[in-house]
Parts: sequence; C-alpha cells; structure tokens
Amino acid sequence: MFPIQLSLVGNQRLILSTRGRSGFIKTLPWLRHAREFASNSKDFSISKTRNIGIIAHIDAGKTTTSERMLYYAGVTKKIGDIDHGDTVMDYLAAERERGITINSAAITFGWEGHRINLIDTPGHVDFTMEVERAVRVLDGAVTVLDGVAGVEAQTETVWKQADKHSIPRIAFVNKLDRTGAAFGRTVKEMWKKLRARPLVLQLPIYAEGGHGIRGVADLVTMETVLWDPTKIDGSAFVREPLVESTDPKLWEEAVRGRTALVEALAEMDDAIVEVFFEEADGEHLAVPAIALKAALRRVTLENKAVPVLCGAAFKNVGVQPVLDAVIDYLPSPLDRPPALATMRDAKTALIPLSEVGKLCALAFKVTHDPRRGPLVYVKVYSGKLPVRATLYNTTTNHKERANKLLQMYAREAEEIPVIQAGNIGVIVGLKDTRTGDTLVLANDTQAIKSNLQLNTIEIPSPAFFAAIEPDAVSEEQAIEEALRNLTREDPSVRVWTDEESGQMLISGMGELHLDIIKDRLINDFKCKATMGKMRISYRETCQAPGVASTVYDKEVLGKKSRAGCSVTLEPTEDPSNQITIQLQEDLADSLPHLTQEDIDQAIQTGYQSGLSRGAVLGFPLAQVHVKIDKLETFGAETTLGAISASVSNSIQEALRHADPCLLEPMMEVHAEVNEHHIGSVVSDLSGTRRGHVIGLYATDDKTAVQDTEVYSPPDSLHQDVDAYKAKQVIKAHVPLSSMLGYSNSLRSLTGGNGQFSMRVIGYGAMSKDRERSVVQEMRG
Ligand SMILES: Nc1nc2c(ncn2[C@@H]2O[C@H](COP(=O)(O)OP(=O)(O)OP(=O)(O)O)[C@@H](O)[C@H]2O)c(=O)[nH]1
Repeated sequence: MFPIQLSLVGNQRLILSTRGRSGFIKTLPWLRHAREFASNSKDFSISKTRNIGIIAHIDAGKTTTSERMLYYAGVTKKIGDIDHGDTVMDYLAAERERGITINSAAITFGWEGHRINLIDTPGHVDFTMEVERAVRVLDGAVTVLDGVAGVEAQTETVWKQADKHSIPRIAFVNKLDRTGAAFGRTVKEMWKKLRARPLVLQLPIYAEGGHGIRGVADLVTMETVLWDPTKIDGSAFVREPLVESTDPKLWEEAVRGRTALVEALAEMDDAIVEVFFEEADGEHLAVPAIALKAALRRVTLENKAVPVLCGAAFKNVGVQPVLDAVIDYLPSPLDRPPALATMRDAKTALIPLSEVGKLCALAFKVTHDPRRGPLVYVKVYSGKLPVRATLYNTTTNHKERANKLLQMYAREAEEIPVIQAGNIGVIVGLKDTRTGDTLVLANDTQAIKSNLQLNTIEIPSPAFFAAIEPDAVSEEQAIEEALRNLTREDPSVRVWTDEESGQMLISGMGELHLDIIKDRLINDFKCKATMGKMRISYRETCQAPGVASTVYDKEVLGKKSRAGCSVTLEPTEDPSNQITIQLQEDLADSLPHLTQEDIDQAIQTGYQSGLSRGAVLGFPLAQVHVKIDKLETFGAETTLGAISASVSNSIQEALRHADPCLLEPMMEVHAEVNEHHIGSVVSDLSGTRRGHVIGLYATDDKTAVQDTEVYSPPDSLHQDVDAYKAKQVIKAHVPLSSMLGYSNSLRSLTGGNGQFSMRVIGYGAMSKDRERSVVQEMRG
C-alpha cells in the first residue's frame, strides 16, 4: 500500500493512519476492509502471524480496546460501543445485555503486513476457565489495566495464568482520561503486585489544566504523538520530535524516562550495552530507536520485562501504537517453544511437538452457530490441516471430516483451503469434538497408535448447581440437545441426572456462570425451561475407616458376569482422592483372557464411579483414600464390567460404615480496603461469615518485591491526582456459602471503596448443626 500525503500543517505531518511509526500518511481505515485483507491473508508467512489475547480485570476496557483495533485495521466501518451494545467482539445477546465478555471471541485482521489473530477474553472470575483455554493457544498477550483502579484482583489472576504458560506480554494502561487516573502509580503496582518488570515506553500528554488526554510521548523514538481532536474516531494523529522548548517539563521527564529505559534494557540485554557504548558514545538519547526496539523484543520474548504503553481507548487515544507494539514486541508462533504432547508409549511424559511433523491440532473452543452447526476453533501446532481432511480425535477416538475451514472476522467468516502450523482457524462439520480434544489426520497411524495428545486443560471444580425443569415433556429432547451443545462448548459446565429425584442438574463455576447458561438456553437455544434455585456444590467424605467386601454376580446378555472386591476407606488430609491397589500376585494367571492394562483400567473405572456419589446427599467424594485389598476372581466369568461394578459397590458399602459427612467449598478471599475500614471488614468476615482471617498486608508492601527500582513517571506532572495511599489487603479463608452477595455488603461497609477477589481453595468440614440444616434444606 503506497502512502498518500493529504496535508501538511507547519512542520507537522498529518497522518490519517492506523500506523504512525514512520510518520508517513498511510490509508483511511475504512478503505482497508476485511475481505481485502482476507484475499491476501493466505500470503502471510507464519513469522508474520501474531496469536494474541487481551487479558485483564473486568471492565478494564478490553472490549473497548479491541473494537478500536478492528476499526483502525479496517475490519469494521464503525466503532462498536459496549455502552450501546453493538460491539463485534461481544456478540452474544447475554454479553451485549450485560456489557461484559463471556465468550473468548477470536477474530483475524491485518496490521502492517502481519496477520493478527486476536482473542478477547472475559474478565469476570466465573469465566476463568474461558481465559485458561484462550491462554493455552496464545503466543502473546496485551494486558489492559484500568489507570484509575490500577492492578485489580482479577488482573493478578489472569497474570498468573499467563505466567503459567510463559506468555510474553505488553501492557496498556487505559482510561487515563478519567479523573483520578494515575499512570505512574499503575506502573508501580505492576511491579509490586504482579512482580513484573515494567518498561515504560510512553508518557501520557494531557490537555492544558490536566483535563483530557491528547496523546503520548514516545520514549523509544523521542516523539510526541498527538491525536487530532477534530477527528473523533481517533484515526488521525501527528508525530513530531519531542522538543525541549515546547514543553520543558515533559522534555525533562521524557529524558528521565528514556534514560531509565536504556539502563533497564542494559541490565537485561548485552547487545544494547554494545550499541550504547559503540554507536551512542554512552549517550542515552543517542541510542537508535531501532536498536531499542530490537532489545525490547528480545527481553519481552524471554519474559524478562513487560513494555508498557498508555492511553484512553474510549477517547480513541493510544490504540494504534499498541498494535505496533504487538507486531514489534510480541512473538510469532516461531518464537515460541514447541507445544507439549503425551504419547501412550512414553506414558505420561510430555514430549515437544515438531512443527514440521504431521498434523496435530488442539480444539480450544467450540461454539454453536444456528446456521452452520458446531464451529470448532483450533490451533494447529504441527503440520497443516487441509479442507475436507478426515481427522481422528485422539481424545474420543472418533473419526470426523473437516467439511469447511474458516477464518473468523467475529461473526463474519471467510472460507480458507488450509490452516498452517502456528495459525488459528475454525473447522465446520465436526459433530463430536469438544473443547480440549486433540486432532490428527485419520491416516496418521503412528499418532493414533501412540494416542498423541496435547497437554489438556485443567478443569476446576464447579461451585454451584441448579435443577433444570422442562416447561413441558415435549421440551425435554430439545433441552438435552441444547445442554449437550453447551457442555461441548464449555467443559466447566456439567450436566447429570439425580438418581433419586430424576431431576436434570447442571453445575457451573459461579452464580453469574449459571445465570448465563440459563439465558443461553432460553434465548440462544430457544428452550422452554425453568432453572431452579442455585445451590452450592458440596462434597462428601468419611471421618473414620470403613471396610467392605462385595461380590457382583449378574447375568449380562445370557452370560455370567462375576467378580468380588474388598476395600478399605480412610479419610485423608490430601485435597484430592487417592487409590492404593494391593492385589494378589497370581491375579493375571487366573484371568488369562484379560490383560493387566485392561484390569487396571477396569479398577480405575470402578473407583471413579464409587466416589462419584456420597452417602449423605449424593455429592461426589473428596479427601478419601481407597485401598483395594483384594480382587476375587471366577475364571472366565470375571469380566471387566464385573470388576468395575464390584469395586464401585464395595466403595459405596464401605462408605456407609465410615461415618460419612458433608464438606463445603472454602474460598480464599482477598479484600482490598482503606485503612479505616479494616476493623469492620475483618469483623464481618470472621464473625457472621464464619471465616478465618489469615493475614493483612499493604498493597505497596516492599518486602514482596525484588530490589531493582523501577521507573514510573510522577503522576503530578500530568494530572492532578490524589496522593497515592496504599490500601490494605485482608486475606481470609471463608466458606463459599457465606460469600453469597458479598460485593454488595463490601460496598456498603467501605462506602464503595473496597474490592475483593476469591477462588476455591478446597473443601472444609462443617459443624454438625450446619450440616443438619444443609441436609434439611437440600431435601426440601
Ligand atoms: N472513560 C473511559 N471509559 C472507558 C475507557 N475504556 C473503556 N471504558 C468504559 O469502561 C467500561 C468497560 O469497558 P469494556 O471494554 O467493556 O471492558 P472489558 O474489560 O471488556 O469488560 P469485560 O469484558 O466485562 O471484562 C465501558 O463502560 C467502557 O465504555 C476509557 O479509555 N476511558
């Protein structure tokens, strides 16, 4: 694309552009439409691909930023607005109504000769699983931070998720137009709360009197970037060299910032030290921007530091440089270590996948499209996935055909002939593939034989469940079908039927999660159903040892099926269940028709089934140690089904003699409050809410941070902000049942100044009185 010069104002260059690095005029954004990009997209090499996600706390401005990215890239002709409910990324009715992201939408667009696959992820804690799935396939991430609220609770959670997968990140400090916004303070919090090494690349430039953000000072190129106030869509901005005489205060701070940037990079990167002494003669300002960018890319890819940019997405200031930074500093799939997979031969060891090998793809998301049917989002880790290929799902052992391949532009889609290694795309035509499954080619006998599987996603325990009642018997089938689709989309949703009441039950991660499922059943799948009261998903355990021996003896299809089993059950401190198998040595000799591997598998199946239902209210068991003491065999009559059934029955029988009781989900709560609210919040948590306060620490606790001092610009330079006051964080363990409706109560205890985060940390015992009242309530 050739640059078109539109006008020159003095020595300024007016840029109607998505891009500002060279200062030349590029193109009007809406001229570059998605389809134009799509027709060229096949030409992008994998080194010019960026699979990135936007991660942050709820309401930090992820969707607002993504919508601007799409607009400046020419994918949309109009900027979608969360507050008007017309965003491209949040397209579900449930998302638009609530103004929040639920689904990680994936969208592809072009930027400066690169293909960006962008995934906008939800910020609400109930959808942590959705973030986990997205983070799995990302190569890099943009963390959006609210410049007023700073680093918030869920930012810390998603940051840890990205840490777990060593995802290189850049940060965008957003909402700097708002009163009380403080860029410097937010940078400090990144250092202190996230333990990250922030590298400030920009300073905000405010309008006279500190009101309204106009642009940014670029410390890499030492330029000002000012958005044209007459172009409210933010498509026009001007870059010009930073000059001391124009704004001496800004110049002074920019010199400090540039010096700090060069110094910080020199600590982490030897090549920039060489440039500093040999090309720049030890002058911080003389280090060429190109050398700084190269060093920034190296330290970001190595996860040593996080480049930080700033702006106000809602005011259309600062978004284009974020896209530049995605290209400049975040990795292509080739810069990432190979994905890890397991193979049956290698037992549980993880082996790195080679990119040039045969096809291996991960289904990281499944959505239901009323017109096209299930859409399976995949990331291809090795080989290539051609259209109409017959695929083999090594997780479910099913064969399926990839009828169509799509590149997604949010709701719009473009058919493509192939998905190459490193790229993300959508397969149409797979009916049995679920989120988390591994796909290989159906003719790849080696991968199938060795059961090649990409490292799977950990699914946390659901905390809530509710009953679903069809409004009429005729609705049952439609509801079952819709629930099947929903569980394929979201593996953290579980559906089962209660054996006693025959009721259909559904469990999810939180109140909002279940609320959204109900909404989607009714609005998206048009089911006529009623969801019952949301209830807490308890666990059950035993308090004493229990022993039992049972024999399974039935006729199945006219054939005798017999096996016996003796088990001992014991309570354990371990949060998960354990099994110890102590079998007699001659077992394999007495069962020549079965392999040892199959017998082990049958015992495991019986063990899982025996622990799936407790003796008090039928909740799954936790913190139980099962010892399989003996297996009684009856020659050819002992089938695998009989072994599983006898193990399961013996566990259930032993449980009845082992003093069974209920356990309730325990939450780790971090409540961040001002000093003068500590007393009331602590007494509320430890009193009425039955919690244990574990500790108290300040949000700027220096002991928690590495020694290196980090450059953060003084906020007073740019805007009148209240002096930063560290808040106190109260850490407590509290039963989930006591945390229902806590946001309202914390709001009233702190005059709206408190915030909190919580996560399930395990299950805890409850008093006999409380257990009685739960049992009474559950049994109605
Ligand atoms: N003043 C101001 N408001 C903003 C800015 N960016 C976003 N907002 C507002 O902040 C609110 C939340 O923005 P979203 O983009 O939905 O935030 P999100 O991070 O995507 O939220 P979830 O998807 O729910 O996690 C909306 O009302 C936006 O209009 C900004 O730069 N300045």
